[in-house]
Amino acid sequence: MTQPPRLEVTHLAKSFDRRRVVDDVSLSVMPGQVTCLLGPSGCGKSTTLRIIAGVDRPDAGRIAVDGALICDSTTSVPPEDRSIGLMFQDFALFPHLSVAQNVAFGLGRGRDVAPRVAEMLARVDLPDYGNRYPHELSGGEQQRVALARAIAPRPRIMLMDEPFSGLDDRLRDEIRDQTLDVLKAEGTAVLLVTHEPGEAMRMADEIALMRDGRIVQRGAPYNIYNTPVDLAAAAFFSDINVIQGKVRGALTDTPFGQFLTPGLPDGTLVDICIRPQHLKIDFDRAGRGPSPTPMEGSPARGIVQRARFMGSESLVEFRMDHDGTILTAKVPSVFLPKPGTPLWLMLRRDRCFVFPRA
Ligand SMILES: Nc1ncnc2c1ncn2[C@@H]1O[C@H](COP(=O)(O)OP(=O)(O)OP(=O)(O)O)[C@@H](O)[C@H]1O
Repeated sequence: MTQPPRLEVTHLAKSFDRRRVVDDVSLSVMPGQVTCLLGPSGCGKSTTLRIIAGVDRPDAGRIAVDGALICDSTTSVPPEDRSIGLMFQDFALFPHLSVAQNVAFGLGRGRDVAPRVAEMLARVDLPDYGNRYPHELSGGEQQRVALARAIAPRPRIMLMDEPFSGLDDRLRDEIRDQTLDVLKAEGTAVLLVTHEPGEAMRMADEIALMRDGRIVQRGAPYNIYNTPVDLAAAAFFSDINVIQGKVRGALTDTPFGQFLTPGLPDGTLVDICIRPQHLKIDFDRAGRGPSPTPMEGSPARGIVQRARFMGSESLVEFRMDHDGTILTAKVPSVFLPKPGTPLWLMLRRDRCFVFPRA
């Protein structure tokens, strides 16, 4: 028999003041897997998490843990009996309790408490910190103690709401990686809420992209990045260039050549989208560009408006001759042509997304 998901949420809905903030949300997380609920501020991520934690009741939907129902229209297992750990941005350790007492907080009493506390502190690389107090710790250390405290009772599921946003950039990456290692080693299923695509790409086995209360796409980070469902999904992960065209006979004409657009009726407006790193730049040869290729179509000319060095790459902005629109190319290393320089752009066709205009 196949194993049921550790966490399974189906058709969850919740309204506040008759406004749907969670709208038919379904998702599942397997043991040891991290799913990131990713979306802009206000799209309903935290409300979804609160319903799963049992703090809020849904208007509709069903939640099961390891196949056992914990919440539907008639059932609601109390939060403390759901085997769910929580970690939020304001992870507030108890200031009057030592580190060891903080970690022991959810463990009750018994002979196995002290060894479990020691095991957890070792796991977060703070083996000798048991007798210290929270005010004696750095932000990163406090976060690691909070992680140890949250997973000490062996929750089957961990819900995390922007848990790293209070940390500075460098520390954040380190703590993220360590947190992942610990959660994977414990086999905990993790649902992590974030509005940062980079965090989701770094941490998730699966991303559930949320917008206006709905999950608009679910998949592995690679798939979500490379096969977005629409322009907004593509643009959530990076700047995006949009080239407009119109369908004629299953083809869309653009200054970069024709694109196949089967199934779309004549006259449909189409957005051809491409990330800045997938534009190719070539030199002007006395007013002519490079020859067209099957992989990159035809070149189109633009005039450099601005070029900026970003550290590991350069960003170059072009005003295109054909319609005056601005396209941005990202080039590895240093490439800083002067404003006013004519250059030719080509599109890596395998990296273009084609969407009918919404
Ligand atoms: N208790 C409440 N009463 C009324 N409206 C609420 C309540 N809780 C949340 N909302 C509204 O529901 C919407 C979704 O809020 P939620 O906190 O779930 O979004 P979010 O995606 O987590 O955003 P953020 O990242 O900013 O926290 C928001 O418009 C918010 O104002």
